Amino acid sequence: MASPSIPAALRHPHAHAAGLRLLRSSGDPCPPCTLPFRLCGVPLKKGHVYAGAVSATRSPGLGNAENLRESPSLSRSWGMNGQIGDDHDILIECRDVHKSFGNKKVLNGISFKIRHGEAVGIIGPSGTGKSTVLKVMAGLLAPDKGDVIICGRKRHGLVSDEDISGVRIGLVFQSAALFDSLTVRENVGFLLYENSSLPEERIATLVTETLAAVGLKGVEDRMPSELSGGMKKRVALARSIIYDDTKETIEPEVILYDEPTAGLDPIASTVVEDLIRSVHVTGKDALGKPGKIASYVVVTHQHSTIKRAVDRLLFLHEGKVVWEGMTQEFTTSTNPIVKQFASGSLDGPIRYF
Ligand SMILES: Nc1ncnc2c1ncn2[C@@H]1O[C@H](COP(=O)(O)OP(=O)(O)OP(=O)(O)O)[C@@H](O)[C@H]1O
Repeated sequence: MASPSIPAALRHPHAHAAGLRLLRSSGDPCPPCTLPFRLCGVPLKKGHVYAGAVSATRSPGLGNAENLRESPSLSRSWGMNGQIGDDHDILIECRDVHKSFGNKKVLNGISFKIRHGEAVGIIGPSGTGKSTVLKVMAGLLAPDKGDVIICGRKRHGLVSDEDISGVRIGLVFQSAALFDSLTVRENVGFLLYENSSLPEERIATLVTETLAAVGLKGVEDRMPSELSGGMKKRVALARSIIYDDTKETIEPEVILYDEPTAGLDPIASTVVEDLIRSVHVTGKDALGKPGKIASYVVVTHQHSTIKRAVDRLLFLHEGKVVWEGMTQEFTTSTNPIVKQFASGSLDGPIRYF
């Protein structure tokens, strides 16, 4: 397999400062925020969560304990359907999280837990804070107030090199957020090219295998502009699930998908929904291997995605979780907000104007 060509002369200055090999132009999206590098001003560090990839974190208890401290009140909690849940299986918890942009209050005391093995959907009216909550969970935005607790430890501020959480968190952006000036191979292998010592031939093999796992073959040398919207989403998915298979400790991984089926036709949506299921630990990928994603969270407006890709739902309204339940309970809920949303009625407590 030919190794990818990475023209060193075209390195982006920010990327160079961050030790990155692949970014080529100031128009490339900054991994943490997806703005072009020249606009964002966010210093990028290795291990930072980036579009469709994961934060490189280490096992609990290793490294700098300043960033993450034990949450003393985490001992037992109420789990799904009112059962008492052991807190040892909580991977991510948002506790009374608030976030404003200027005067606009977006998250208004949001609380929920994501447990090991869960497939959770976040739904709710437009502008209610769904994407914001994903970014807070991923550590790309810091809450103004409240706690984000990762594997029992509070995260302070943004995710960074020093973060130690014991869980890897990947965020697949709505727009797929591929680097336009990189090939598919370079996009999918981005994290490994930058953060692993794997030889390029091995990375190329992993890229090919991972692309096959999401149902794509022979596209490694294409540029993102040569792909359809559905293919871009699958490339972004591949980028989020590729990993260094020589690492001894594989932490549980949580993938956060922001509207993965938005803009896709019904059949392409089904393909992506099934892929999301298939990379979960309980499923099998397109190569028949067991999935390796411990849990995932999907923000979506699509009924098919709600029904096909997730088991439990959190309903956000005005920056709070106003209802949660299993997917099959959604259409029969008597909650007036949920009823209005499920039926698409203009009458009810949700007002757009
Ligand atoms: N970086 C930001 N700066 C300023 N305002 C922001 C920023 N990010 C989000 N907002 C605002 O916060 C509100 C919530 O945005 P968010 O994208 O989280 O909503 P959403 O529920 O995902 O919406 P949709 O379903 O339409 O995608 C919106 O009014 C949005 O304009």
